[in-house]
Amino acid sequence: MPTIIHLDGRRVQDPAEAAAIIQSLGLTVAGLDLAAAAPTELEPVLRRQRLDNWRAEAILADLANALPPGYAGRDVVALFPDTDGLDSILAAFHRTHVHDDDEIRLILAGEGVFGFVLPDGDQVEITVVPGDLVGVPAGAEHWFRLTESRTVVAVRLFGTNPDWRARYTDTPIRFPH
Ligand SMILES: CSCCC(=O)/C(O)=C/O
Repeated sequence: MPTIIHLDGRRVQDPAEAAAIIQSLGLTVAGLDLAAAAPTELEPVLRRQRLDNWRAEAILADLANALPPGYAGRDVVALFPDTDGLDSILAAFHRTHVHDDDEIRLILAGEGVFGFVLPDGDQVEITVVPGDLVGVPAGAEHWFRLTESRTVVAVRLFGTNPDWRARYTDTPIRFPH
């Protein structure tokens, strides 16, 4: 179960509370055994902190049996401290937005934080680490940010769109960061 943090910094410890939050957001949260499904192509990406297109394809092929079927688009996003344009990429993620598609994220390396606006207007942040698979339903208002390591490698599946598309809602993010 990924770590869920409330606006006041309280970490959700009670599995029933975590399950209620996840259910209210319509999220799918699962843990994948990356050691079993591990992409053989990931190590050079981490070492060189760079992802080539052909290697992204190899990673996706490696994981083919572990990924849910029925998604039209997919990619591998790899962000490292030296990634070209990292700050503008992160600025696009760190604004409240929705997607018109159901989308899946599988974290392969590094870590990140998804923030969500709950139906009652409250907000939570959920830290995701390697092996975490998160399904974000169409219309769920959220944002994404990196942690101090500024590193994440993740597979993204898009329901009907070929690539990442966001509609910004710009609800103010109330977390102090
Ligand atoms: C870890 S995936 C990168 C962020 C992303 O794809 C997304 O949809 C943010 O809202």
